[in-house]
Amino acid sequence: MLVVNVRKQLFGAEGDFSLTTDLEIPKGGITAVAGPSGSGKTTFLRILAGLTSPEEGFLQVDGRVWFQGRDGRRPRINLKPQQRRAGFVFQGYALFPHMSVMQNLLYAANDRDMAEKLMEMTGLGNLRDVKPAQLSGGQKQRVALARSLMQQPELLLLDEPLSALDETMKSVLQDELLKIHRELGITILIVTHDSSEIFKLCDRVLLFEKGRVVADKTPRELFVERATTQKFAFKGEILELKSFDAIHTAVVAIGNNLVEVVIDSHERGSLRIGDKVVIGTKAFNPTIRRFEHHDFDFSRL
Ligand SMILES: Nc1ncnc2c1ncn2[C@@H]1O[C@H](COP(=O)(O)OP(=O)(O)OP(=O)(O)O)[C@@H](O)[C@H]1O
Repeated sequence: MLVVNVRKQLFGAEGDFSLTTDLEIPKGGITAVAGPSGSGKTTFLRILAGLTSPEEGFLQVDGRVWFQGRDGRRPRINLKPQQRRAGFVFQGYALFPHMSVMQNLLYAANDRDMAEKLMEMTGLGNLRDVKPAQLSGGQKQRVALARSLMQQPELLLLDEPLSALDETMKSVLQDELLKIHRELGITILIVTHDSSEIFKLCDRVLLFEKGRVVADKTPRELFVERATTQKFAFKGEILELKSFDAIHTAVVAIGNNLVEVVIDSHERGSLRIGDKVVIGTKAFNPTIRRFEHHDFDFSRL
């Protein structure tokens, strides 16, 4: 069990705010840390890793206190990062360029058996003597992941580890992460903005806004709160409304795609160009309705 009850003052671009958490995270799960840029996600992970100190609070992992602010006669405890058994993978790979894959792993912990095991698990077996410059992005990220596991952490902290990779490589590494999680039973926290990644990997999502956790739910609860018969629903924006005889259509931009949806005369009267709408299906036909406040807005991730 992870108990994170901390506070830290942050100096944001749009003014100061405080990162405040009061969380319990059970052992062995994969938790997504999501939220808009600047909401405190990286700082939250850095506090867990011991790379940033909170002003006050309490952080305990599996019964061991990692941080405790001074409070009355209670002494301050602040374990150094190397005392915390937390592995950390940042967005950049931060590998040592002059060292081979094997040497990069051994630098973290001088344990050749563990290095072999992790290289095997992450598909790096035949790249052990290769230097980072010769590796692809996905391979570098695998090395970073394997290296973060060398000290057998209890907690693995991943800060957008897959965001720079293409969709195919991302999917392969997500599968590897699930395999590692299954085999090592480690608790993982992963910063990600990718809803499909959250669905695939995580059993829980912490949604941060301005330093606070504004939602703490399963991916299903967060994204599909509105119970409907719709098989899918995408948020879009109306670019054009067309009428030809008695047929009306709306051209809707969904990401980089344009979709033309047939609408009825009532919708033709009420919808406007620029409206935010939700495209769904009913009996296999696309349907359109105005975006409402209780729809999950994926731009908040
Ligand atoms: N040690 C610190 N002391 C005070 N303020 C900080 C500290 N570290 C970061 N901040 C500020 O806190 C805010 C949140 O930063 P953070 O990197 O945690 O956000 P984030 O949610 O990870 O953003 P992004 O998704 O863009 O990476 C930023 O405005 C940053 O400047």
